[in-house]
Amino acid sequence: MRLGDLLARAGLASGEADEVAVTGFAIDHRKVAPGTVFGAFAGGTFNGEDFIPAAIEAGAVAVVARPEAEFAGALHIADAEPRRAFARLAAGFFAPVPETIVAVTGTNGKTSTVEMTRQIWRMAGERAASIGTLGVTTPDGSVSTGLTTPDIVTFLANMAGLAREGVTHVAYEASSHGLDQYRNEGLTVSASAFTNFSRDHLDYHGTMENYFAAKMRLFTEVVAAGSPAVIHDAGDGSDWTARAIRQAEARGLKVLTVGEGGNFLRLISREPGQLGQLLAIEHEGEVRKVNLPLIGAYQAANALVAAGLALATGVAATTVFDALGRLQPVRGRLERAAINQAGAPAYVDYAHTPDALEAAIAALRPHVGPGGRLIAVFGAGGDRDSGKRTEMGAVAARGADLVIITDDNPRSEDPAAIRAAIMAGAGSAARETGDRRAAIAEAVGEAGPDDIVLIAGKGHEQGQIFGSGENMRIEAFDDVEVARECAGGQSSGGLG
Ligand SMILES: CC(=O)N[C@H]1[C@@H](OP(=O)(O)OP(=O)(O)OC[C@H]2O[C@@H](n3ccc(=O)[nH]c3=O)[C@H](O)[C@@H]2O)O[C@H](CO)[C@@H](O)[C@@H]1O[C@H](C)C(=O)N[C@@H](C)C(=O)N[C@H](CCC(=O)O)C(=O)O
Ligand SMILES: Nc1ncnc2c1ncn2[C@@H]1O[C@H](COP(=O)(O)OP(=O)(O)OP(=O)(O)O)[C@@H](O)[C@H]1O
Ligand SMILES: N[C@H](CCC[C@H](N)C(=O)O)C(=O)O
Ligand SMILES: [Mg+2]
Repeated sequence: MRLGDLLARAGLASGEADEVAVTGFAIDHRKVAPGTVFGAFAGGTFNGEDFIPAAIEAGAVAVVARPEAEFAGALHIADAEPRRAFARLAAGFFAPVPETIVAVTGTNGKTSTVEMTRQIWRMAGERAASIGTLGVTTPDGSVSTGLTTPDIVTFLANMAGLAREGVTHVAYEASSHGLDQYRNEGLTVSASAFTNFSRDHLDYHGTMENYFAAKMRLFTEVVAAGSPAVIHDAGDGSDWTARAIRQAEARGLKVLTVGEGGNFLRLISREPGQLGQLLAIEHEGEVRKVNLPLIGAYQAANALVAAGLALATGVAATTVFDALGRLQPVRGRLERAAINQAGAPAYVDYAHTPDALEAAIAALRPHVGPGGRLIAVFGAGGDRDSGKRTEMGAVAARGADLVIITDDNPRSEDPAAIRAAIMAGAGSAARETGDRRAAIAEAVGEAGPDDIVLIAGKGHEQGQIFGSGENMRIEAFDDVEVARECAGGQSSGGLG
């Protein structure tokens, strides 16, 4: 492919680049081959500009870098925001891509929503895929990528690969890190969604304002002009929701609100049942009843956002509402992992923020038997937003009857210090058992017939991470498997 054509397509100045042949794109100098365009970005650990000479040595024909960067031997594609310029340029190379691509952002519920959107499309007969924390899920299976939003080259290559496999519809998860680092854009995003906004990732963004601004890039820059934006409105007067709506409107997007406060899909009522919930939803003046086979207000919220995206991308209303009644559980999200000898169920959930923990506890509360207890086991990740720990402790102490604080990916931090921060919020009634297996054994072991156990924080994760950098080690650990072992090897045998 000619560099001049790629530059013209991306709206970047071309000049002497016209005839240069491009064979690929890389942001890591170790992946540069002859004919590659190298993206040199300043990161949290390294400055990519330091690797420009090595990239040119390896055959880079052009380098996207800040105007200040100085080097010789390859074309300098200068841009004050090199990550964005690189994304636009690379997007021309990785083509074609699936024709319907939608993106989901928000603090909690992204993974669930992209997965549900994929399921609805599939039930509507489309070849659909999702990309996010659970990896890339296609009609043929699932492959893990490690990060929620992979780097831009992987992201675009995945999209082109999916198109080659015949996938026409993709829902992807746009994390705030990904948005801030221009890790997933450049291609046409024909609809988007915003689930909710609450505290997380302040280690990276510093302030809630910066964190929100990163999320809003989805609406203000990433999506196609005039495209539909599905926004969850819980009807609680949230200022963040109102601001998201204003930002989407200011860009000229077609705002579709869903939820208790929604006007596109209005949740009129929600009646929790044993294994699911009955929803009454108003759409275009008509009230539809849906038996959603998933528990918890938060799963209903995500299902509505997914339904909004499916409708916004042309699926017929009858098909969408029918599909909601047949949604499969999302891995590690209120997954019923086991039932102990006394008959108490243990649920595994990925709640790792104060708001999510509150939502997971609220989801299970109606299922606690009379006089029974909700027993919550959780920790908080090391090298991540430390301020959320005390808040998580407080939320659990308020909502659960027994709180057991344990470890969750301590990474480079002292696990005891992380637990102490959670304990500070949870109060003296909470217990502390560092070893996660022992903590789960304790909870599952003492749960009585009317109790419910919530094991939060790791969801689908398959390992416990200790240390960082060269000293990082991952020990195999699966909350679902451990809960089953502690319950005496019995699986739940039912819906989650
Ligand atoms: C804080 C963060 O998001 N870091 C990510 C980011 O790193 P960075 O840009 O700071 O990169 P860096 O390591 O400082 O290097 C700078 C540049 O030099 C290049 N380099 C570096 C070394 C070298 O030898 N040669 C070389 O060319 C790098 O490719 C990079 O372009 O870009 C890298 C490449 O895309 C990511 O691997 C890395 O994720 C790290 C591992 C990470 O843990 N990220 C987490 C926090 C994250 O992104 N999480 C969110 C989930 C959020 C959620 O779901 O709630 C996610 O989207 O996954
Ligand atoms: N709509 C929601 N409102 C509140 N909490 C939610 C909502 N959806 C999910 N959660 C909580 O957040 C957890 C993670 O859900 P999910 O994986 O779908 O979110 P995510 O946004 O992809 O998270 P991450 O940022 O880690 O990728 C769930 O297990 C649940 O506890
Ligand atoms: N994507 C989230 C996952 C957190 C899950 C929790 N188990 C942890 O390790 O903190 C993050 O990187 O903050
Ligand atoms: Mg996710």
